[in-house]
Amino acid sequence: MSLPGVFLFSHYVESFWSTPPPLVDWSGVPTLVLVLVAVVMAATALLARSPDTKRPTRLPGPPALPLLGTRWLFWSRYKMNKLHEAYEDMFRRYGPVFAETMPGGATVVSIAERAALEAVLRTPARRPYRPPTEIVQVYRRSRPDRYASTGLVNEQGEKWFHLRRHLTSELTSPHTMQGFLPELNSICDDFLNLLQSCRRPDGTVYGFEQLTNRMGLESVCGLMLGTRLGFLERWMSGRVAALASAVKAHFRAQRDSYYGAPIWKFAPTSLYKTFVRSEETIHTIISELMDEAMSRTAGAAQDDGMREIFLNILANPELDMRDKKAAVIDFITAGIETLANSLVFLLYLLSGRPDWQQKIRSELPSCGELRVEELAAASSIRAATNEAFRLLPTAPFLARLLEAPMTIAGHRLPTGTFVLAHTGAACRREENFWRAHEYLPERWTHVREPHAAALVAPFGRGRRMCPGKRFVELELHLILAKIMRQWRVEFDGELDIQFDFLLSPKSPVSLRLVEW
Ligand code: HEM
Repeated sequence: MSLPGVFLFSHYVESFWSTPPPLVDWSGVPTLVLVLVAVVMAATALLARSPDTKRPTRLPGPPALPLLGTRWLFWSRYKMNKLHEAYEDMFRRYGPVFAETMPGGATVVSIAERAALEAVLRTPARRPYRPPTEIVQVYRRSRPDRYASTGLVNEQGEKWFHLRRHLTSELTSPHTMQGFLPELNSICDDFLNLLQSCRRPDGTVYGFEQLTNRMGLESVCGLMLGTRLGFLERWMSGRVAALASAVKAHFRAQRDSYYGAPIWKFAPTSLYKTFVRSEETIHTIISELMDEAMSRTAGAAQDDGMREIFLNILANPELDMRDKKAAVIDFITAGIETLANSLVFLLYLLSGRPDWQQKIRSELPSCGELRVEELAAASSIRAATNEAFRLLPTAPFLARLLEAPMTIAGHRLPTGTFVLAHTGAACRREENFWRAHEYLPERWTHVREPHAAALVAPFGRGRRMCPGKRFVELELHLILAKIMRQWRVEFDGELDIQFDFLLSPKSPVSLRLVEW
């Protein structure tokens, strides 16, 4: 209650009991006054409340059921592995800004409108709050023997800032990437050899996505652990296969824990057990790989560009050993599928543009190691990858909690509102891009309006942006260049895409690599 409210109320009560009985019957008046005072007090209290606690003004959105909120939609009308289509449908039904209700009653606001997205993503937060994945948080907090925190991806505030500062500076530095380029060239060559050995006589490669996954594993582990691990050898070891399938299960369990019934929060359901198994498999295998990498590093020269990141993380006295291990795990799990899916999407989209493939080839030297300057000079490569990220990003939306109240599309959203910024959906809207649904790399070399380039955010925005961006761009450009020098890519029909917490190609994917 506000101070004037308390004062008024106590003054009234005191005078009511101390005054003698009136000559006239005023008996109805005290009640009336009491009601009026109560109204004034309630209004004063409401106005005095901090704006942070106000709920968003009523936004359009699907109808919410008691206890279940709007989650029932994902168990009836929509399929969980087609969530991207579910959101497209909801944007059609409710417009570019709508609200869902979580089972606990909290509101999640989805945005695909340009001005609103730009406002949310431009906010210059020092410690941006990205809602953590609860199942990871719950599990890691239950294992203090293994985890000192919930890790860089899920941590918040000062703890996140500390991890980010000590874990990512090497990864984001152009110098580190320059040093890693010779090794990356050799990893890409091994990937091409693997593709060659898996090609049928007509050029078809079955299960292409599994090979890109192995490429993701080899390059991200190489980058993080500073050593080659043999994921690109023709016959994959059991350990490699186990790690790859644990990473897939890990993402799927996160998706199901978020969009499915939240029973795992109250009992160890099979979903929770699957998640724990995948986390433990990943932890065990990566711990072994780290130990092997450490013993190899101990006997080797220390000036190799490839070992820089790993050694610096290991040597950092500011970090708990458990955080170092969790960081390597998080980097590897965050990097493998994202990279592999992006490569499949890129080649699939390019298969519809043989002319652009020819253009890429014409901009490259015909043989030899590729240097950064040669890649930078091939503008068609950058255009092809930018356009693939615009049309088919593996991370189609970004999650944030608003750090200040914001008015979006005429609706006031209070601090703390959970927002899903659907950059992927916004990039496919005609008001934001010319012929928005088509794969047109030329839009990046000769701009045609509308062209809302700022909406293309495959690696996120602001201080929580993906620290792997520089590495991924270098790697995708390099692989694409090497593939285009050797083959043209063909694909029959349409790629089936599903939502595994990331957009992923439905396996198995077959495409043809045909000699020029
Ligand atoms: C095509 C590949 C990749 C894509 C599309 C991608 C995309 C993303 C996105 C969208 C985010 C969230 C950013 C935000 O909230 O603003 C993110 C975060 C992150 N990514 Fe990536 N990523 C990729 C590869 C990688 C690689 C290779 C690594 C590690 C070597 C990595 C490590 C991380 C980490 C640690 C975070 C959490 C950062 C933080 O919260 O501070 N990612 N990534």
